[in-house]
Amino acid sequence: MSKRENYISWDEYFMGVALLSGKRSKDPSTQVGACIVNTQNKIVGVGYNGLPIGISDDEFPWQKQGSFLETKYPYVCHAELNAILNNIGISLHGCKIYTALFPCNECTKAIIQSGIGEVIYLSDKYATQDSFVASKKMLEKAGIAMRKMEAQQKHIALSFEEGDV
Ligand SMILES: Nc1ccn([C@H]2C[C@H](O)[C@@H](COP(=O)(O)O)O2)c(=O)n1
Ligand SMILES: [Zn+2]
Repeated sequence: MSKRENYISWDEYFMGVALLSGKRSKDPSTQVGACIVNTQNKIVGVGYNGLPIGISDDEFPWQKQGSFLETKYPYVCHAELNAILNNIGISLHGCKIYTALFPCNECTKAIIQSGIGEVIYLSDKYATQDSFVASKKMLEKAGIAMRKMEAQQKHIALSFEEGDV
């Protein structure tokens, strides 16, 4: 029997882990996941957008509109920052971060400070917002590579049916 040919690429694997991680998010509008990978293609951190530890998902707002303090925005910890903070306790120097959504300016500062060398994203849907324009400016100046992921396989299905393994 010869080798299976339609296995997923490293990019698809790591972005897949980021997307699966985003499935844990309680944000009703936008679920973001991130996955950090070292130079040996080992996963060293994952995260998704959610409230900080100890803050109840049910007691804080998830809305987008209204006065700032009544929206989710001041409280949610972004996927990329969570992935950095959840790392396995190593230097992230030279690592890559896979994120479903292009990083905001706050996460970008953390990405730069942690030594991550490349940002791979799927969506850049907020590209015209100031925060994301600022991110690109900083990433460019800091010499951090950015690329939009082009997946060969647009959909990957997972089954938890034991008979499917
Ligand atoms: N790169 C990003 C961008 C956004 N997020 C989080 C922050 C919010 O929970 C949500 C965006 O909400 P929306 O304004 O689309 O309703 O996604 C992130 O984790 N990483
Ligand atoms: Zn962010």
